[in-house]
Amino acid sequence: MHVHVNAATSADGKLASRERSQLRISGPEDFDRVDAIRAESDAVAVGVGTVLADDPSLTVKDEDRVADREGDGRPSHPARVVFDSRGRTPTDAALLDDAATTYVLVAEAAPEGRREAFASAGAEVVVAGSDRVDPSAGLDALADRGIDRLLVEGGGELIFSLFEAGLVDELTVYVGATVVGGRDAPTLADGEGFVEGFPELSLDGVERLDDGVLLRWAVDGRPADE
Ligand SMILES: NC(=O)C1=CN([C@@H]2O[C@H](COP(=O)(O)OP(=O)(O)OC[C@H]3O[C@@H](n4cnc5c(N)ncnc54)[C@H](O)[C@@H]3O)[C@@H](O)[C@H]2O)C=CC1
Ligand SMILES: Nc1nc(O)c(N)c(N[C@@H]2O[C@H](COP(=O)(O)O)[C@@H](O)[C@H]2O)n1
Repeated sequence: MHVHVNAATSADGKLASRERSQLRISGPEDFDRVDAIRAESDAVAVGVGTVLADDPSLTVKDEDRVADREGDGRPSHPARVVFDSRGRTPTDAALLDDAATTYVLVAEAAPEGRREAFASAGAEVVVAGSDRVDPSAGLDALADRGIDRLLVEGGGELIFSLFEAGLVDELTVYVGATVVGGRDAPTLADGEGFVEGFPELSLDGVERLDDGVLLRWAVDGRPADE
């Protein structure tokens, strides 16, 4: 599986303000670029923190791209994936609608009632890990379901955890022309943070988009994309 992490940060590396409500850092050119990556992906993943903050739909917005997918015999939209150890996704969350398949990755610790609620809402519940969703087991389960290209949009807890598990192949970061600040504001990679064994990146491209800059990185030591 090819794992592509994409997110937008402020010039000081924040994904959102300390209030964690959705912040539009990208401009129209960058949102269109992300829409194109979604259209090429088999699934789009977020952590439950992002679901609670943003209530995203994670669908492809451009109708021509949707039509192209359908013409290729693919589902209209990529599948949605939520990393949700304890089953905190609200059952009226936008990504539980019937626009696309949704996988809710939970840990064994997730209450049975929550798992049943997701199944009733039409999602497929996948148990991966005991106390917290185990990223490797979760991605293996997605690969078993035919997911070869996974786009991860955030947030910072999930992104760190995927880097920590050595699962990220490609990183694109749009750095927008704003400063957010705040020690409690989420950053691109939160979690415990590294003190050694820092992932090393190779710069693949730099591009001006809107009033910001897009940085493309390959993650060293990962197999070449097939
Ligand atoms: N600017 C951007 O491009 C984006 C910004 N955001 C922002 O990020 C913020 C949310 O980020 P976070 O609070 O970091 O939440 P997050 O979206 O990374 O979710 C973290 C939660 O996911 C669950 N989880 C399950 N398995 C996990 C695992 N293996 N590793 C990590 N988490 C796991 C845990 O309950 C954890 O609390 C929001 O403010 C949102 O608006 C989110 C996506 C993109
Ligand atoms: N690329 C990008 N730039 C920003 O400025 C953003 N705020 C985000 N947020 C991500 O997009 C999701 C919303 O998706 P829908 O429009 O609901 O399909 C949001 O949850 C973040 O993952 N991304």
